[in-house]
Amino acid sequence: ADRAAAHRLYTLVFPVDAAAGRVLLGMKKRGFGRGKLNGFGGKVEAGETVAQGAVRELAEESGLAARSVEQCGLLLFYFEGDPTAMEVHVFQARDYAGAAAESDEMRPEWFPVDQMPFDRMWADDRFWWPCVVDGAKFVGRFWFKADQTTIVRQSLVRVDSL
Ligand SMILES: Nc1nc(SCCc2ccccc2)c2[nH]cnc2n1
Repeated sequence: ADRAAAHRLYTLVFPVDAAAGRVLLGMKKRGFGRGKLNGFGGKVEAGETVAQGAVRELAEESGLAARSVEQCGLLLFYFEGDPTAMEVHVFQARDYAGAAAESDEMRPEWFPVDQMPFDRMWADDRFWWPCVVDGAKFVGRFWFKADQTTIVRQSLVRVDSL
């Protein structure tokens, strides 16, 4: 019998300043992913849609108020020894108000979209980030060792719709 795969929903939002060709990342100060630069996000809560969760996490973690977010990708992460996969819905936010501000969770910093600090980000990001830059929707699956660094298997496809 095939095992129903357990997974938990998360969001990941990248505020993009298209005119300047730059993206806002945050240095995670605590919790999951601490010490890595990443987009803004977290768990989707009961009673909110995934997109609402994305807007909420962006506001909480960066101070930016997104008027809209566009889903650009779906990522599934599996960690050795952990039966629950992470189902991460990736969004761009191109229409937002406010200025980036440090929060308890994140220290924000702008980077040119073609000069990403991949050595300070999650190991999978360098594989799917070009899809975000190209505006191509993608589905990526990454299997990690328990060290949360070593990728032992991966699959990445561009898709027409999510
Ligand atoms: N870029 C990236 N992000 C994540 S977790 C993003 C979602 C999240 C989850 C929990 C707290 C805040 C944000 C990753 N996991 C494994 N590879 C990864 N790559």
